[in-house]
Amino acid sequence: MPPSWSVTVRAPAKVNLHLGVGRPRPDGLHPLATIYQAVGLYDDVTVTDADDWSVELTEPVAGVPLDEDNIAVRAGRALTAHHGLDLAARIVIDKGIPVAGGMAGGSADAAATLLGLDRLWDLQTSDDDLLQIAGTLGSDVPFALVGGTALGTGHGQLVTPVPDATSGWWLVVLSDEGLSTPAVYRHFDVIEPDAPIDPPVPEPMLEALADGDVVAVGDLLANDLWPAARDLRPDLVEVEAYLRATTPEGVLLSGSGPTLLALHENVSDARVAAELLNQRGVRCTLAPGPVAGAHVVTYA
Ligand SMILES: C[C@](O)(CO)[C@H](O)COP(=O)(O)OP(=O)(O)OC[C@H]1O[C@@H](n2ccc(N)nc2=O)[C@H](O)[C@@H]1O
Ligand SMILES: Nc1ncnc2c1ncn2[C@@H]1O[C@H](COP(=O)(O)OP(=O)(O)OP(=O)(O)O)[C@@H](O)[C@H]1O
Repeated sequence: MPPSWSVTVRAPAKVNLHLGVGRPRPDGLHPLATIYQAVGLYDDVTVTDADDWSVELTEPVAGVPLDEDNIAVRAGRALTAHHGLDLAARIVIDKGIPVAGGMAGGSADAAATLLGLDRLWDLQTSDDDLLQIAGTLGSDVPFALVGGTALGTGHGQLVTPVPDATSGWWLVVLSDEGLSTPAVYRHFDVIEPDAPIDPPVPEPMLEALADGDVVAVGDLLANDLWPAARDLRPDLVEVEAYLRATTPEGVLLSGSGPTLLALHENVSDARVAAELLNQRGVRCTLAPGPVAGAHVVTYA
């Protein structure tokens, strides 16, 4: 293989259609019963064989580390350690997923790096091993490999695909400032001291997804971290109220926030709502869901 070969993998953002959070376990992580859906905002990650690990962005993005702290480098090191190999790569990330927005952008980069390096070096890592390595990197990373719609249990790392016959449009309202996931979970513990030990699996949401009923999905959207995120970011309340007034099928905080989403059944309604928001100076974009998980787009 010539050293200039590279592989580009595209990995999606996620939303949690349902995020049920329990009280913290002895290891500090929270048990979850969540339904992930991959949505059409993407990071593209290109990996090339190199003498040392490095990471670059195609355009500067505030808040993304460009050293060993980048989760993509951690993913590469975890994969080579798994195989007992002394290899390294140059990793170039084209970020389309908001940073620290609760849409698992870093997790997408980790998943893309695992898949890209596996293909670049023809490591033939089994799916089970890739998912296991992904789970050691972060709770949301296994889902970024799987994509579509999936039930997440454990601390979010155990993913089981579920039938989803919906095809909806998310109006994604971007925030200029991120929110720290650990800080939101810490505040959740303060305001929800009686959270369950095992949060229940949301059966009605699973039925609505299987039925392809976007209106019912919109009614059932739920996120236990929402009150904690609202406390930490009171400015979200006004945007949330405005989104509700545009009469979408439902409104949701993405994961630990601060990205807010409105679900529309029709793309034309979503476009009208996006244009109205843009006129008010609020940054937003549209994303379809569900979409595929991490996948190779280029061998060059
Ligand atoms: C909010 C969600 O995005 C919902 O899917 C995830 O739970 C967060 O997933 P993530 O960003 O991949 O999180 P990780 O990198 O695994 O953990 C970051 C930090 O979030 C908190 N954390 C995360 C997941 C979890 N089930 N319980 C937690 O308390 C912990 O403080 C942890 O140290
Ligand atoms: N490749 C990466 N892209 C973005 N952030 C990264 C990356 N690697 C490390 N980080 C660090 O991780 C933090 C969280 O980034 P990320 O964009 O994944 O947040 P998030 O979308 O809120 O995550 P989640 O939804 O999984 O909780 C960033 O503030 C940054 O310090």
